[in-house]
Amino acid sequence: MKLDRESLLLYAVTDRAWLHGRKLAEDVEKALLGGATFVQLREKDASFEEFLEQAQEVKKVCKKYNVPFVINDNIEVALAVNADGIHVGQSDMEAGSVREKLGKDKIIGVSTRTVEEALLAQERGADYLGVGAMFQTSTKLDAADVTFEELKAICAAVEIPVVAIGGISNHNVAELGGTGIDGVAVVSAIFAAEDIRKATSEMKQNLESVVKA
Ligand SMILES: Cc1ncc(COP(=O)(O)OP(=O)(O)O)c(N)n1
Ligand SMILES: Cc1ncsc1CCOP(=O)(O)O
Repeated sequence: MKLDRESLLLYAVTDRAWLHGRKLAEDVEKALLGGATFVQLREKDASFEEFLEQAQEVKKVCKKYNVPFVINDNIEVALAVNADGIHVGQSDMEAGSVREKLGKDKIIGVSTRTVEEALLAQERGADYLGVGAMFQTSTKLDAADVTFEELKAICAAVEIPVVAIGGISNHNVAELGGTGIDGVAVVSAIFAAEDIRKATSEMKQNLESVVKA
């Protein structure tokens, strides 16, 4: 699947911490009904079998809504379920090696926090960049802040699309206007919400004035 820049507008990153007994695929479907345009399955503590099972279920629902589905970090799981791609961080495998393993048609996203990292990831074949944390987050405890100036500089330096991540909510998303981002990636603003569909659709509306503003 070739990456379409617009599909990064509202990027939902999963977190099973908020399920309260529901199935992840159910909550992902609510986000998709609310207008999420891209989904990443992020599992930090799952066994391979558990990760695989979640991936199969979430992939099915993403396919139903024709939304790209990528796996956080785990190439074996991405290959096993034939996901649309993978998202890797700076401490994971670099984009060039990921490309060799996944082939030219898969989407590769890379986390970057500086212009230097961003240019290198682009050169090595990344299809998009995730930049953050832009605001304080309790979802990723080891996340370090990125300034708005650095985000702007990254957007101006690369040709590939950029999504901002980290602590983004319906209350602060407007602050990202004018930075040059193509979209936002969110975990808790969607998956911790009482009404996931409503929170997603509000975020989608708020994004209209933010992206490329
Ligand atoms: C879209 C997007 N951007 C950044 C990240 C963070 O990735 P990483 O730095 O590898 O950290 P973990 O998610 O693995 O904790 C992301 N997942 N998605
Ligand atoms: C995965 C990740 N990478 C940088 S911050 C972050 C967590 C984003 O979660 P939230 O949207 O709940 O702040």
